[in-house]
Amino acid sequence: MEGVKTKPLLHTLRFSPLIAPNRVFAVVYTCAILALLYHHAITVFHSTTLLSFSISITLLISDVILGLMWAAKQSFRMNPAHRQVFPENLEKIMKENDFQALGLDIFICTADPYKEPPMSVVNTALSVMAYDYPTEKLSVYVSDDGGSAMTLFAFMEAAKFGSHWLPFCRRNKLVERCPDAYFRSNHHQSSEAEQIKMMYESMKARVENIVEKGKVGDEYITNQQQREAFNKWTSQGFTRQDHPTVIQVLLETGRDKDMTGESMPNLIYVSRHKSKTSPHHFKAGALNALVRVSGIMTNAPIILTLDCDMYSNDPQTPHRMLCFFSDPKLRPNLGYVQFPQIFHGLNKDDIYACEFKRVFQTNPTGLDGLLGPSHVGTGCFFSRRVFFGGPSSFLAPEIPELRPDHVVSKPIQAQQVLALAHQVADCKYENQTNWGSKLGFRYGSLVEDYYTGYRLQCEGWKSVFCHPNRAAFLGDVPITLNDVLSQTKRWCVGLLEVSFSKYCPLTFGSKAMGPLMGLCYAHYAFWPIWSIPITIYAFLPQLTLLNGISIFPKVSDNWFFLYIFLFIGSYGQDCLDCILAKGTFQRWWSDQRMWMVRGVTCHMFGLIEFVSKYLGIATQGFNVTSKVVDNEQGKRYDQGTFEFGVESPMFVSLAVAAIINLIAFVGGLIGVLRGKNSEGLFGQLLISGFVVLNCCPVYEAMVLRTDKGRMPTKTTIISTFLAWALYTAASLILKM
Ligand SMILES: O=c1ccn([C@@H]2O[C@H](COP(=O)(O)OP(=O)(O)O[C@H]3O[C@H](CO)[C@@H](O)[C@H](O)[C@H]3O)[C@@H](O)[C@H]2O)c(=O)[nH]1
Ligand SMILES: [Mn+2]
Repeated sequence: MEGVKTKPLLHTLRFSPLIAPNRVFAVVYTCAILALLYHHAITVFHSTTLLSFSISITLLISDVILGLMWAAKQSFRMNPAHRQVFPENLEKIMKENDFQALGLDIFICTADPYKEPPMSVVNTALSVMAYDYPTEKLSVYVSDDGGSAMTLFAFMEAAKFGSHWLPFCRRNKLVERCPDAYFRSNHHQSSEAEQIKMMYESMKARVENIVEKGKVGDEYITNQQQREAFNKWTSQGFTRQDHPTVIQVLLETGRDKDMTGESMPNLIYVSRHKSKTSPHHFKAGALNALVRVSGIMTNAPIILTLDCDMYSNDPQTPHRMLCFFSDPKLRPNLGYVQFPQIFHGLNKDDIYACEFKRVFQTNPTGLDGLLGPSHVGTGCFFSRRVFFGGPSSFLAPEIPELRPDHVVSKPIQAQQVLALAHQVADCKYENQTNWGSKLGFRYGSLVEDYYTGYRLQCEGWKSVFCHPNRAAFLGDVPITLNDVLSQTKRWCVGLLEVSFSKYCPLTFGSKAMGPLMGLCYAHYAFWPIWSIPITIYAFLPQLTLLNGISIFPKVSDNWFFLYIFLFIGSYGQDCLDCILAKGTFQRWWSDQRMWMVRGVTCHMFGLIEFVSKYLGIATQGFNVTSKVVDNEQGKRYDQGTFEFGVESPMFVSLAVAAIINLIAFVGGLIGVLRGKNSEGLFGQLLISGFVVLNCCPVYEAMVLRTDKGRMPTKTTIISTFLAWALYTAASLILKM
């Protein structure tokens, strides 16, 4: 092949060496599950009393669910693949094809200035405005669903600070371009850095000051333009749920220059029109408004979506994304490039298992070997074209200006452009259009990210997972147990909305994408039903143990070993996966603990809330996760102490399970020591002991702790009473 110039490599795909062992293990383990189900079926068949029949059937149901969930999970393990990118080769190709022409529109969503401090949103925006990317091609759109003048004020400040920050980053070739992260991690600074830091601190002080006061005081308004902008808030009964569109161009590329005379990127604040009488569809609605507003103003072919807390940790990220989008072989069907969600500030053992390594880092490699990863809401580069029908079935929007191939010829502040942008941000604009059903982000689920990615893949769009060594983005995690559980509960409701719609992944998904992809998506969609077996295993073996009823095979029985194999096989594989993904044993332990905790709390409550929503009894909104760190809570979190503190029904169910298990374990142990049917009850004793071990932080929070994060006394009393009632009721039934 001498003489033939080979094109420089942009990306590679390597299949994992684990594929073969994974498949072999899957076969062996499947046989074991089938054997167990056979054993259950026999027991059900041979049961002589109503009681033993009910117990056997309950165990059968829970093991069928566990088995199905396990099976669905295996589809992630069938074909995992890892990608590598070579952005350094991009330069060579860029000259040839002029990829400079590729504009990038970045969307940052925020929804509440008190739960999402404006300074943190500003940091996220500055980190991406400072991307190593031609500034004239870069536009940052901030969607403010909180409709807050304070957020707008923060961005006016950010626009000014940015004109110092961007050249500073470039000149010093910084990797850390989120100001807050930079100032936190760099201690030896030049005088230039000191100066910039002072500017940053003074901006921060002003912004935090107005947030504390709750409004933008007159003393902060410096010119007529600003006054006009803030007048919108004071004039017509402006509230968060009811207000006209506010679009404020804070920086315009070409017109606004930084301190060195280079152009600044576009920076545009958007708070879409809201009215109490029109549904706004939460984040999906906000993103669709941005897709349209940005379409009118800049219409870049690539869109990056970010949550307000996910700042950029690597200025080279757009280059990595371009390695895929500039590949002519991939491009026509490539819908999006998903980066993992990675978090900063996790405590050492990640006690709430918020890292979700499996969901954000391991499973996507499994999907990448199939048709591509699911969408996780943030850190995702979309081709704008995906919002307008499948790769080979273009669906035109209602006005030509919104077409993805429309060329914007007017400046973004032109009267006509602004007027149209306001029009498409109107809360009634979507009436009688395809937005939310066939165009843009899809409505109908509280996990709009998962649902939208799923529907796009069903339409035929492919996706790729890009997981560089240095995290591309870093985000916040909730630091109190209540926040963690509420967040998961919202996800559960959203996932069930997909499971029980006509787009159920098992049927619709499998048909559109094949059985493996369908199963992967179904594994998520049915996530909350894990609560059924977990709740059964949290109570049934324990309550029967307390009443001396044996429900598992005797230790000397061969079937007992099947149980041991199933337990060790599943837990062992899970632990191994975690360690192979550069995790630690302690983090895996937290993860399996939270799996149980979620099972008896948010998964169960999510299931209940979904049913009540389905029946029309209640509706659930998008409860935004707090990103504020209270000092004391932060300290306890860093020490790895569980934060209860508030009263929540979810804590009650958790505490009841903890109490029942403790009593069962102690009672059972005494019984066994006295030699009462020890062989037959050993399995139950093991389970209670395992749960008790996991529940240590709960007991501690109920009795030993005195700090503000302890279990509220009222919750402890109610739970103790409920545990007693449950025990009494169970004893009555079991002894009948
Ligand atoms: O009405 C709303 C509600 C939320 N948001 C924004 O949505 C983002 C995610 O909200 P958050 O409270 O942080 O939710 P999480 O559960 O932490 O987010 C995960 O789950 C969401 C789906 O439930 C996805 O949208 C996110 O991308 C994903 O990170 C934030 O930037 C919010 O500002 C809005 O713009 N409008
Ligand atoms: Mn979040």
